[in-house]
Amino acid sequence: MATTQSQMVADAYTERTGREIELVGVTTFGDVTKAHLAQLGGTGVFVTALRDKLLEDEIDFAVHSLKDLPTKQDPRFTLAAIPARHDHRDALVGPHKLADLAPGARVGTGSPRRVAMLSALRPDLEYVPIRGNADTRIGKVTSGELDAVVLASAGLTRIGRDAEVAQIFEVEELLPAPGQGALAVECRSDRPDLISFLSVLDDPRTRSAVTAERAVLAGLEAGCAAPVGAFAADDGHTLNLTAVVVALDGRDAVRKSAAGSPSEAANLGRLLAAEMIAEGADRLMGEHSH
Ligand SMILES: NCc1[nH]cc(CCC(=O)O)c1CC(=O)O
Repeated sequence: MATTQSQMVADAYTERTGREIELVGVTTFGDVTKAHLAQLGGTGVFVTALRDKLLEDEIDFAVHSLKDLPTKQDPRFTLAAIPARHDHRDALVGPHKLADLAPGARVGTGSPRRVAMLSALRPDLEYVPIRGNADTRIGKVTSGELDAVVLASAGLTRIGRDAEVAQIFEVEELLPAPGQGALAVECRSDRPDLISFLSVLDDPRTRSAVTAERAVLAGLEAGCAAPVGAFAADDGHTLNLTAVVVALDGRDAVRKSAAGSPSEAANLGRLLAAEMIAEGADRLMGEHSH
């Protein structure tokens, strides 16, 4: 997935600038650890190794999945481009749709957000924590160990496994993780030449949308392991944002929407987070908040 998405950015860059790019593969802690990401929290397990390579000057820029990027800013790095987002939604992989799974069916996902929201839809299913790359996860369905797994639709498309998708969840059913489906092109802040070159890849509407989504996460002081969903869309005039915090058992939730100017994306997200906290979002996040 990482190679494909980096190649996509490299191709777009070459097409726009005529400059060739050499891909450098970097294995991150998130790729190799067997620990559950929910326990590791928002420590940037997919990000740190790439940032180290930037600091060592071994690479000029890095391509991340935006949703893996911690919301805490590091002044040494600049998000030089956020390309146009791919599908933001979550997908169910397996032979049946969620409504058609038998009671007690085993659904694999390591994400507290997905467990919480799926539990609201189907409290009678068993949610099984899993890890490993997408192919490994889908393999557990093929082998019969699980009845279905939930993965980001964008990632499935990147690895060419769309055909096994039974259902794509609309945001009304399952609100995606902040930044899901978007990529982040990051370089060192002391490279203004590169920042300016990379800016051709930036999609302003995606940038304002994910800025608002990430501001919700930051405002809630929540990490990627918190049961928080957020999705925003910028139509060029108005930014519409919806966010939710769900109790892990799916029985309680604080869900709110707001609209504002795309130029005020960060404020919109922060304000929505403050309203959600006032309505008890903190209490729902419990021990998963950080
Ligand atoms: N946490 C791992 C991760 N980071 C980004 C994606 C998918 C691609 C994306 O959201 O851009 C995934 C896998 C998944 O959630 O299915």
